[in-house]
Amino acid sequence: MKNPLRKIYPYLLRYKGKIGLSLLFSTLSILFSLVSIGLVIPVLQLIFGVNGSMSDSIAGTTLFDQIKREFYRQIEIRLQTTTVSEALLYVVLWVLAAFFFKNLFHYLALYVLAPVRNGISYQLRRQLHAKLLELPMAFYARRQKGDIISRITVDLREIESALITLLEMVFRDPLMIIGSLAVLLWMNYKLTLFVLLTLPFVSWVISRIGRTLKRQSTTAQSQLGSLMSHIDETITGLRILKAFNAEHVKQSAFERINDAYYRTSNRVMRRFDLASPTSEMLGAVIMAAVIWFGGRIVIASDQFGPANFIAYILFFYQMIPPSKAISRASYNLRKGAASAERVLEILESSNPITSPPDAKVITAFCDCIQFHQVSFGYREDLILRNIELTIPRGSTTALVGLSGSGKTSLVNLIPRFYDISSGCITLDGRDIRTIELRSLRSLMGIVTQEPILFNDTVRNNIALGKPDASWSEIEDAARIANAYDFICQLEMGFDTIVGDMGSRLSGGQRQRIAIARAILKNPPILILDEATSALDTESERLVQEAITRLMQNRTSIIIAHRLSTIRHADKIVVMDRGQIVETGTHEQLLQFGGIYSRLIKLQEF
Ligand SMILES: Nc1ncnc2c1ncn2[C@@H]1O[C@H](COP(=O)(O)OP(=O)(O)OP(=O)(O)O)[C@@H](O)[C@H]1O
Repeated sequence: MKNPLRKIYPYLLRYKGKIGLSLLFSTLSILFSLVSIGLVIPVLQLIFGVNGSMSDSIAGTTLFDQIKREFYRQIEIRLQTTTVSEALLYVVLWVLAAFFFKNLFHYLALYVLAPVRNGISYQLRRQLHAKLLELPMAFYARRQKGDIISRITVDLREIESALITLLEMVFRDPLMIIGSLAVLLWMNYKLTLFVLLTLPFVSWVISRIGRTLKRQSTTAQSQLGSLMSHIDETITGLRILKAFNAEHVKQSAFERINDAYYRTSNRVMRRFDLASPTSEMLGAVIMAAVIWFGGRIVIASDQFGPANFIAYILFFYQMIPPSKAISRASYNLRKGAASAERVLEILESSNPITSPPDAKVITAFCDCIQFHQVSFGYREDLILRNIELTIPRGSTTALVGLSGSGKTSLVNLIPRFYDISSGCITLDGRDIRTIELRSLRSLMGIVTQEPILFNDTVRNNIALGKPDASWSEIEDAARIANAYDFICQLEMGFDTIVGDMGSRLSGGQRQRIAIARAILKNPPILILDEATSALDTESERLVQEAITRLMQNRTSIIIAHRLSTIRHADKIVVMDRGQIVETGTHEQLLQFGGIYSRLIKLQEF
């Protein structure tokens, strides 16, 4: 399978300039790093004592040789005019300067890379959030909330670190290795060729260790997702858990997931941690071989000399950290690939509920909504079968039926929260799948059973569907929804933050804000899922009054739980196991003596 990280690479393109600059700084840093070690040779030679002219011993004609010869000549001039210790000070100051520039450029390379690092997560986070808003409801039915959150947080961090590792691995580390190798070859090619022969063996060992890491890492990430979902559920349902003394049920379920995550994380971490010691050990083995092999060369020839040999070892040592980093990088990349797969699964999920290119933008609802032989299922099995229904403009249609009979599923089809399996739903004679989706939804207002409020101000919650509404429009909507008085009594009035899901408000207050929201949007079609939770009489009266006002001059589709509220509906549709079994007015259905009249009798007692 192709590495999923490949699809993330294009995100780096936006930062070409910065990456290039960072590469330039890295190159300079590497150059100074090599120079700083090269400068150690004269230090050592001064300490060991110089035999003859240092500059004359350099025979080569390359630019590198010329610079070196000139530098040695400067030392010799100082040796002739001053003491050895002053010549030493001269060299040491050069060493210090080289180290300073090495580190300065290293920091600058990281400095320009910071916005690249954070920018990748930034872009992906933005796209993921937009995608989450776009994806259809069906996408969420199959997934855990915590798992999605962990993909946006933890997995993004893994991708970020993998990509940065990649940048270092592709540019900086190889450059360091190549630079050091070039110097090593220049210093002693025989010894260096011997070192090069060992490299394929080293990379084989490293890739073997990394092989299972990606699989284990995927498991760990999805376990972390379950963990987050669990915590989310615990906090949401805390009241019930406490009331039922069921804390231990949740705790032991949590411990099971936590244990599994702990064990997988241990395995991942152990594999990951194996990278560094393995490569260090391999480095040490090669180093030992170099010392053994090279030591004999030094003994055999007096050309190479002890100072050069020590410098050779230092140059060689320079290669170990980047080689270690490369081996570590291969693990990081595997972890990153596992995370990229999880993130791409969201980004690449297709959304079947979209408008076709030639979709019609509608601005008004004139005639009726019709269901023609509509069948629907969330999966293979059908939940709704052969639905035939006409909802004329300006009418009130009530859906009744036992719990699970399919009422909510039916109304969810009108704003295309789900698409039907067969048949057709039309609005003014036009298949709703050919209508531009936003314009279709803009005709509808929805008040759900459990009002959905966001952790924002009362004002912004009301203005959700009409963000450009004026203050007076918002206040008027609140007045019509019987919400104005209680809002004014809140600590900060319309600017009060309502808490997570509106937790700082009572059930009735939440409902009235949701109604005010629908009133402000002023849609021609209203879908109302009547609240089942009982409110106290006064609150109930205020909510009911608000609903009656909301329904005025609109086409309303109500899912009714309390039959007393829908007696005056133009049409009552009785559903049973996914089918429409009776339709008519209250009086007609009572006379018919079917399910509706039985339900009425049940509610009277
Ligand atoms: N997201 C979903 N995924 C799969 N099945 C679902 C989903 N939502 C509902 N169902 C199933 O569809 C059937 C109809 O559910 P629906 O919510 O439409 O009934 P309802 O009449 O509105 O019930 P209630 O009055 O209790 O709200 C039920 O059997 C339910 O299990």
